[in-house]
Amino acid sequence: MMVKKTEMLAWATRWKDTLSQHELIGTGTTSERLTTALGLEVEGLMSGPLGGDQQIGARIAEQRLDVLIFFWDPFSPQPHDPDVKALLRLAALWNVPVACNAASADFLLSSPYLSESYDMSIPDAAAWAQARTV
Ligand SMILES: O=C(CO)COP(=O)(O)O
Repeated sequence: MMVKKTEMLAWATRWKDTLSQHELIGTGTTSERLTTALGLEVEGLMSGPLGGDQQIGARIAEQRLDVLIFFWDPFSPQPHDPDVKALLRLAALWNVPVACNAASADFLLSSPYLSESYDMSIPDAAAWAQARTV
């Protein structure tokens, strides 16, 4: 876990200027470290194992999150692995771009779509709910 945090902080340091132009939210420890180390303003949610991943998933379902940067560790199982899986499922469902490591995060943050409008296709939740009620 700590290795990933170190990688994430190193990555965020390189992208600090770009990140500072966006509204940032993060799980407990991550957001705190970003604020302490880089002075970035980050809305802090609960720590991941305490429900933070689920809170971020809820933001996705509410269509209040545009990009997910999530450096998860392929070597360490987490007590909240089901929450991580649920978060990644919601990101896939809602067509949210996800970066899982520094290289993919580099690609995402250097995309012209970060500052241009992008017509994102998302599931028609109302039609889906309607189909289940008839
Ligand atoms: O557990 C996390 C992601 O699954 C992150 O939580 P913290 O930012 O509190 O370490």
